Amino acid sequence: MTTNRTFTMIKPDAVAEGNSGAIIQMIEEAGFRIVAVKKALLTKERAGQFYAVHSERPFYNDLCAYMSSGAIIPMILEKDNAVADFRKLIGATNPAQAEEGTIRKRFAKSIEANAIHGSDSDDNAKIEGDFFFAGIEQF
Ligand SMILES: Nc1ncnc2c1ncn2[C@@H]1O[C@H](COP(=O)(O)OP(=O)(O)OP(=O)(O)O)[C@@H](O)[C@H]1O
Repeated sequence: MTTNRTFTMIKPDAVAEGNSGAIIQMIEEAGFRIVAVKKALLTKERAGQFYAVHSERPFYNDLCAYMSSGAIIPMILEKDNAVADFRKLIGATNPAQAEEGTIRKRFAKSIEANAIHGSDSDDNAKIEGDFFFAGIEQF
C-alpha cells in the first residue's frame, strides 16, 4: 500500500449543527493526516460545477441548493490507501444503509443531507482537491 491523498467536504448540515469537530476527530482517529483545510461557502453555480457529473440526475438542482445553503469544510487528507479507506469510514450514501461506526451512520440526516463527501478515485481526489486549494496550500 502506498500513502496517497483523498478529498473530503463536511457538508452544510453537519457544519451548521456543530458536528465538524466530532467528524474531524473521527477522521484523525482513523489515521488520516489533514493536508489542507478551510471553511468555505459555495455559490449554487460553483456547487453545480463540483457536482457536474450528476447534472442529468433528478436530484441535481436540490443537491446544488443544499450544497450552497451554508458553510462547508473542504479538506485534503493523506493516509495509506486513502480513497478506499475514507469511503469505508464515511459509509453508504444513504444513512439508512450505513454501517455502525461510520460518519454517515452517526451524523447523516438523509440521502441528500449526508454530512460528508469522499472522493471515489485517486483521479477525482486530485481534481476535487485542486477545485478548492491552490498548490501552495497542499503541503
Ligand atoms: N437519490 C438521491 N436523492 C437526493 N440526493 C442524492 C441522491 N443520491 C445522491 N444524492 C446526493 O448527491 C451526492 C452525490 O451522490 P453520489 O452518488 O456521488 O454519492 P456519494 O459518492 O456517496 O456521495 P459524495 O459524492 O458526496 O461522497 C450524495 O452524497 C448526496 O448528497
